[in-house]
Amino acid sequence: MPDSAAAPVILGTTGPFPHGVLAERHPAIIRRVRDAFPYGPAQHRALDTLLHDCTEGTIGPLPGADRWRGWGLDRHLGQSWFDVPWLWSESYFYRRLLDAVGYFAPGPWQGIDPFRPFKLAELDGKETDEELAALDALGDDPDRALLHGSLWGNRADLGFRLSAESGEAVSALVADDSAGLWPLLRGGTLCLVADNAGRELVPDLLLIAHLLDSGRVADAVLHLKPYPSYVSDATTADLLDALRRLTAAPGAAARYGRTLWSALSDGRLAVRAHPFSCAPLPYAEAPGDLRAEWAAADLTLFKGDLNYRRLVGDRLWPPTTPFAEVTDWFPGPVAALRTLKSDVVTGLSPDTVAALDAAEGQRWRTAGTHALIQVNPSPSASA
Ligand SMILES: O=P(O)(O)OC[C@H]1O[C@](O)(CO)[C@@H](O)[C@@H]1O
Repeated sequence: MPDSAAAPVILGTTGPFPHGVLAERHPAIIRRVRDAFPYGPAQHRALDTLLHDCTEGTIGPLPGADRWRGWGLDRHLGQSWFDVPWLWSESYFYRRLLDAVGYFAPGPWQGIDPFRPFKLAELDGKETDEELAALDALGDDPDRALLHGSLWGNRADLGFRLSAESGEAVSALVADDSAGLWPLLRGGTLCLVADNAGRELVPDLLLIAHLLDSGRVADAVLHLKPYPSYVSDATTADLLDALRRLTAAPGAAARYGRTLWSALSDGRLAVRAHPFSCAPLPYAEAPGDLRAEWAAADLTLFKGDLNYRRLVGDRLWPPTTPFAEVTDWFPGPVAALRTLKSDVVTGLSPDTVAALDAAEGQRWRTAGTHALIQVNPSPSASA
């Protein structure tokens, strides 16, 4: 394993990016959620409290969320949100937001996703129509087209857009191990750990449908979140919305939709919503049942920035730290498809890092304009 002492865990105070997410993006998300529903006075008061706590307050209890006590809550109680691991603080913010709007409490707002209006607006948008229409002319390399569709779908991150930081030109991949990915898909099981709903989940589903149809995989397991988080993270309700969108579309999109529908019905596509998927912790701390699921797959594919942070550890790794080293703990072949939206990155060549730094300073790490495909076909823990 690499020397993690040389790579400090990212805190809210580590640099301008994590600090800005806690100090500016989270308050902006509270404002947007508040405006999106006719919440009652109790919810407005709870959102006021959250707004204060997340910028100036300390970490407080989460009544009824016993799992969080084992996930670090007992240790962090009373600390500033900025002084604990950034991954922990961000995840805690989304859990607190759900509490504030009554998502978990018995009553009329129970189970109402506060991010649903944003997710649906995106799913129903004309960009989605255009992306689905493009399926009718995929060209002579559908493997590559659908892999890249899934990769760049990760740009569609409502957390980013709600705080209006997107809109940059897209440039090339900073790492591309895709040649090592296809040999792992030899008719076995794919585990896909999804990230965002809407315009990311749709191309993820298209990729799964294509892999099932072409026989590259016999079956697939799709990991979703058990409750809404990080604004656009995909839940089972979002999967159903995406499937409805596909099956109602014209042309090839509907065919992919039918493949997915029947694969769900006959068990070739299974869906999971494991509690640890919303944990504020790196995946190296995952419980045994989740590890066993990954170990049983021929390839586990992690989508998106947050999953990348949790896979490699949310640390300021030197960017040339080999991806194979930081994923050596993983119990099976593993890959990451991600656009870069936070400071964490590994597996880059020294030349790539030097060129990016010279051209952009540190912005390439967080702007969502660069992407990577990384593969570790044989971590030691998979032996
Ligand atoms: O949707 P993605 O690709 O996981 O990106 C979400 C990213 O946005 C943030 O919430 C803010 O940058 C990160 O914490 C997270 O890694």
